[in-house]
Amino acid sequence: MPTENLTALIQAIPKAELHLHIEGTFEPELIFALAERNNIPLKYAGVEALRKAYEFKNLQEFLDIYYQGADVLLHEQDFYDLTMAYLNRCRQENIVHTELFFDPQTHTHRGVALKTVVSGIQKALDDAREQWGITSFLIPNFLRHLSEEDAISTFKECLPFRDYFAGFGLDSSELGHPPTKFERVFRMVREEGFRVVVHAGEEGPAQNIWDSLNLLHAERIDHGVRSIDDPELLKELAKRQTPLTVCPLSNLKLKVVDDLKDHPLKKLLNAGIMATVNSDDPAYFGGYLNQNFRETAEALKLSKEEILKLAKNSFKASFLSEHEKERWIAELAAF
Ligand code: HPA
Ligand SMILES: [Zn+2]
Repeated sequence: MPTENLTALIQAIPKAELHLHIEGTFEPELIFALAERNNIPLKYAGVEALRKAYEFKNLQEFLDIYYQGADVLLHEQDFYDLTMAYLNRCRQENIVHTELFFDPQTHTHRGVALKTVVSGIQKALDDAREQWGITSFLIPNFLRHLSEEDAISTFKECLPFRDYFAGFGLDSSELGHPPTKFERVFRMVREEGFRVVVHAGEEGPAQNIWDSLNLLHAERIDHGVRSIDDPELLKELAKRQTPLTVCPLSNLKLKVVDDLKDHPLKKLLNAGIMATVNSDDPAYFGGYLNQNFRETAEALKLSKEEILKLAKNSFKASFLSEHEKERWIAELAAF
């Protein structure tokens, strides 16, 4: 497909985003504006110097800088502004539904109350729904580099806000912190009736995906690209139709793949897997959702049908009701 047509198609089709960390949408300009508003000194001279630091050799190098950025978020208004900036982006990119992650521990461990975080994010989500019809779910993630006890106490802290949350997830450093470490907390999550999503098979081995499915009962795997190493796992994922929320530009920036041309997305689709495209931490990885679609479509020479399939999968894999899923899938049929 010619590039202009591809760009126009990607822009025009309704899409859902299912793997997006709200703290990862924090653009350097907003980091500096909020640092000034909150009187917090930053160790970078300015926006350009901060952007220049975004060269990562692996996930951990990214996480170290990403948690620093979040340090300037203090007040409800800060969380509102951060979330609203992303939702504006959704409006521009025709993202009609989004399921956002946030990391409660990143904030509560700095002394910011969970209520401040949740109220700020939720007010922005409510405003975007009212003003632009964008629907959303919020999914707290536990930080896997911290202990399971910490995850359990965080989960208990979240329960008074339970109506705001669709499910719980697991993120941060995958190497050295396998899913087996979090069996108890995810049993509690399920017993309280929440959905389960888990980051697995990003840097870690395919075994982490098996364990997320079988021990944590994950309904969706975030990333999951290392499944490409394990033919039995590919068969199982295809059989169960377990969605993978794939993030191509994230994988490139964190050197999970050396070149987008080597990205396994197309092979995953060909293996019958319910893969979706997402932006993960777009302020850090060089592109929001449509750019992920565009660059991947070009590098892997995706067809129009494959692009439409990815958009369709984004709704199928979402936590929307069957009725809402069908409504969007019917709209996609017009393209
Ligand atoms: O892609 C990710 N992986 C693990 N932890 C994260 N926290 C934000 N983004 C990520
Ligand atoms: Zn992620």
